[in-house]
Amino acid sequence: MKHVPCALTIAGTDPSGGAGIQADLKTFQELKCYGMAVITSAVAQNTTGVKDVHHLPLGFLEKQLQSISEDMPVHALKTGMVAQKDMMNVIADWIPKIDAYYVMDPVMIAQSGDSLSEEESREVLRNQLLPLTSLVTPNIPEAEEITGKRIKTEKDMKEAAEAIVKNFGAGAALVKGGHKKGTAVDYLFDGNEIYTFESERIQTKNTHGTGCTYSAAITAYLARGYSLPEAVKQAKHFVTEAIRHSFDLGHGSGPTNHFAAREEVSNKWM
Ligand SMILES: Nc1ncnc2c1ncn2[C@@H]1O[C@H](COP(=O)(O)OP(=O)(O)OP(=O)(O)O)[C@@H](O)[C@H]1O
Ligand SMILES: Cc1ncc(CO)c(N)n1
Repeated sequence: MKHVPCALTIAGTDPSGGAGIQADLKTFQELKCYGMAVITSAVAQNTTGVKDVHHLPLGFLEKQLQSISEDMPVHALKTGMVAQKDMMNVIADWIPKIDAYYVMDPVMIAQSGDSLSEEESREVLRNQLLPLTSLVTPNIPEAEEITGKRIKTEKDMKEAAEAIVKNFGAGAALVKGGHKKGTAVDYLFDGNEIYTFESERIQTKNTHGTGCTYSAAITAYLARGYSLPEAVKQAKHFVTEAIRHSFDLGHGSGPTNHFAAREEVSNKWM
């Protein structure tokens, strides 16, 4: 193989396999990227919720990052759960050392309602990490937290995407409408124009890890050399199919189906 696209996730774990590092690696693999993973926190969770969180020591986070940058190529990376401000500072110091697209999924609260980030980390996320991003992918509550403004309408979603780029220095912003009623519509602002990505809303409770899968798919397509709008378009297709074919596993919100998603998208382009 001549050129292997290499994708890295920096995130927390999900032993039940639907979200976090586990979902990211499955997505990278299905989208033909060499997947790498740096763990921020070990999370005892499943489809019903979070039982406990164990944050890895900061020095160990640094050593994991160093293990990547001194040895491996990275074409695109994503961050997911980064719970503490000191972890964010370590990551913010490291990212400029490598030359890669950076997709931030600003994970704050799990689908089950459990908090996955400390309140005091929000300021560091805004000031240190956002300006380093190629793209940030907040859902509506996360976009509200970043901008400090309520989002009620689709116009509000578009304005939030613009504000996150213009006022907070993100490279681009994708505000996701998974949490609203009606179609599943997301708005991307890349600094120049607004792009709309829309799909039908699939009636299912099995949406554990949708945000992780979506941002990992965008990261994979960027690693493969797709432009940002094209990467988001393909990733939206991938996550929609992953939800459509989601598994009815566990007693809560079941996981999405990565291999069925790849089969659906590969019929069209792979
Ligand atoms: N029921 C659904 N049917 C179709 N698409 C959906 C559905 N729910 C979410 N999506 C889409 O899935 C993608 C992930 O968005 P979502 O808002 O669920 O992310 P998130 O809240 O960050 O996820 P998570 O719950 O993993 O934190 C978006 O493109 C969103 O529009
Ligand atoms: C580790 C982790 N990251 C993100 C989410 C959000 O789905 C989750 N449940 N767990």
